Amino acid sequence: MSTPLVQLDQVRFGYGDHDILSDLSLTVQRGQVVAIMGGSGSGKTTLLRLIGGQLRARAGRVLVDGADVGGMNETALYDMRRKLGMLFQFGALFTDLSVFDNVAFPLRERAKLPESIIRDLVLMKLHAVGLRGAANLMPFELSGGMARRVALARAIALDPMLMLYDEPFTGLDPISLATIGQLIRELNDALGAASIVVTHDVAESLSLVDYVYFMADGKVIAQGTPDEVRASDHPFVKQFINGEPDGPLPFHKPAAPYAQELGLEIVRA
Ligand SMILES: Nc1ncnc2c1ncn2[C@@H]1O[C@H](COP(=O)(O)OP(=O)(O)OP(=O)(O)O)[C@@H](O)[C@H]1O
Repeated sequence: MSTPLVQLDQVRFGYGDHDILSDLSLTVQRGQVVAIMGGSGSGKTTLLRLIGGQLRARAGRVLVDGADVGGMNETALYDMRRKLGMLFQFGALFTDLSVFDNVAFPLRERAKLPESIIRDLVLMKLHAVGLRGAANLMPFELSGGMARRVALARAIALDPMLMLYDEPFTGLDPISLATIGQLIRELNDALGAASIVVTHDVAESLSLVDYVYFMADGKVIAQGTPDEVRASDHPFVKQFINGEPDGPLPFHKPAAPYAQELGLEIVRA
């Protein structure tokens, strides 16, 4: 098999004294769309920031296209990020720029191209997300789903080899959600890229991805294709798939005994 596009090898990372990731290993091949699932605070966004080089691993290796992100200098990081596209839940559009200028922004900033070519590229990207007709609108004139699609067109402006999505479905109505899901798959395949999707949306992601990693306790605790995940007996995976509020992932964050915190005296008979 060819070199994976992304490989994490026994990665350890924490903020301050506390390790969030202790022994995280995973692989993403070219052409794949991979979902990352895990409880709140399990380190999914942190994982994306390690891949994007905003954070550096304390131990282990983060390889993108065979190069160690942790060892890159500023120039190498800049070049690597040029090949990444990111779509974050709160990755807002520039409110004072039109839809067209939002999508043109990375092209103008990172690629020295004549305006006529920028125009063709912007219209092509907007066409790909079905919004060529919205080129002249301002962000406040868009619905939430349309705004997410424009942000997606902006993220693919430079034809990335790797797309990183952080909760791309959050806050969308069911139709917009399905549209974004379909676009994630189609754009990945059209670009010949790979995509990593951090999501809580089990139903949508199982219908579109090739592989799923479940994270807990700082590492990957389960993984598989959507069919393997659906058939899994793993208690954590079952809790996720069935949307059960309590299970291996506890409903309650560990806390002092409730009665003690309320200042109640326990009187035993
Ligand atoms: N800049 C930071 N400084 C200190 N702690 C942080 C920082 N960013 C995140 N954390 C902590 O690291 C842990 C992992 O955060 P992260 O955002 O990666 O989790 P997540 O799995 O993406 O969570 P969610 O699904 O809730 O978005 C959390 O406990 C969070 O409070």
